[in-house]
Amino acid sequence: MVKVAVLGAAGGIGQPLSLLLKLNSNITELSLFDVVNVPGVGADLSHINSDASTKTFLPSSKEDKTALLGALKGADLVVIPAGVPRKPGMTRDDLFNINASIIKSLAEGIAESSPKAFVLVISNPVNSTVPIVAETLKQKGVYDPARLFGVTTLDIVRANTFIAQLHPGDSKPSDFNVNVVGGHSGETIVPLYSIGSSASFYNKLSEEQKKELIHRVQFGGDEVVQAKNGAGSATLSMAYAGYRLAESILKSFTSKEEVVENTYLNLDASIKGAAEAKKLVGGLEFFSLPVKLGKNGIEEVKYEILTKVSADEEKLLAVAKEQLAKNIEKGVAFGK
Ligand SMILES: NC(=O)c1ccc[n+]([C@@H]2O[C@H](COP(=O)([O-])OP(=O)(O)OC[C@H]3O[C@@H](n4cnc5c(N)ncnc54)[C@H](O)[C@@H]3O)[C@@H](O)[C@H]2O)c1
Ligand SMILES: O=C(O)C[C@H](O)C(=O)O
Repeated sequence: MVKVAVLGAAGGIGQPLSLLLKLNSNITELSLFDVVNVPGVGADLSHINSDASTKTFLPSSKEDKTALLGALKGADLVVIPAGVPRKPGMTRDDLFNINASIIKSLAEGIAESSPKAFVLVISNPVNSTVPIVAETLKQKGVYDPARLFGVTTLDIVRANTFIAQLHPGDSKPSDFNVNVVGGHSGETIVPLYSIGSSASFYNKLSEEQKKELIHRVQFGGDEVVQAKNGAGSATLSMAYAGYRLAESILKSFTSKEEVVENTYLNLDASIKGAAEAKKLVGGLEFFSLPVKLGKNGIEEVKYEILTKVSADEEKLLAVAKEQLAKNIEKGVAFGK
């Protein structure tokens, strides 16, 4: 029995993400929460003849907490795409004022109703919203850092697609699983193309092409925000990316093979490899890195990758660390 709750299920990401989750045969119950429109989304999904049951939860007023608590009750995994998206000209940090309070109130609900759930945070700015969830759960005495995941998978999905586009004929996007580390906004996003199977393709590029490729991964979100022209940011590619992480987590419960994904995590010393990672990232409390997944959540941080970076990537990491420190501090302060 696996119950998954989606908070913000009627939104641009929430709807396609809920569709993908409805199709996953490991999920027995899909719980859909939003402050608008969610009964319609649930009715629609409920006609699909896959086995997960669907229930919807819509609060009757701003003060009504029972809908959220009901949606979360007994959830094993909670995915959060609730909040406002960017418009052209905005940074993700510009979303902080609105999304921080939304995330905090949802985290309070999780603490009360599903304190053992794995929590996947999609809402921006991820660099700060994940620390907010951590602080909120700490205050409620239910925090387990191994169960908190900032969703940075879209950066990897983009990194794979964009390098393949530079080598048409020689490669396809699905050939790659580029490591992208750091955070999830602009220069905090650091693709490590020089490591692993992408290296030989990356090394064939000119210096100019390398720079453009890295910039495209770092600012890929802007391409979608501009193309949507005021109607929001990435939703379909994000639903795919969020689903990929959720699917891997669920798969890791029973898989005999190691399941590894990147996530923006709290480098808490209770997680294997986190203390080593924290030293390598200058003491930052949160950072996106590859992690080994298992039934208790994040079982190990694969920090070794940080010892293999090129001199150019080291420079990108220095910039990322400086910006991340501020984003983390802002989230922690708000969470407290
Ligand atoms: N992590 C990533 O890689 C990534 C990628 C794309 C978008 N995002 C972020 O995801 C968030 C959602 O984007 P979207 O395009 O789906 O936006 P959207 O506006 O289409 O949908 C957001 C949904 O959240 C709901 N919502 C608002 N307040 C809520 C609350 N208190 N409880 C429950 N639901 C609430 C809204 O009613 C809406 O249905 C944004 O913050 C966006 O920046 C993150
Ligand atoms: O760009 C955004 O604001 C949404 C998301 O973080 C993305 O990377 O597409």
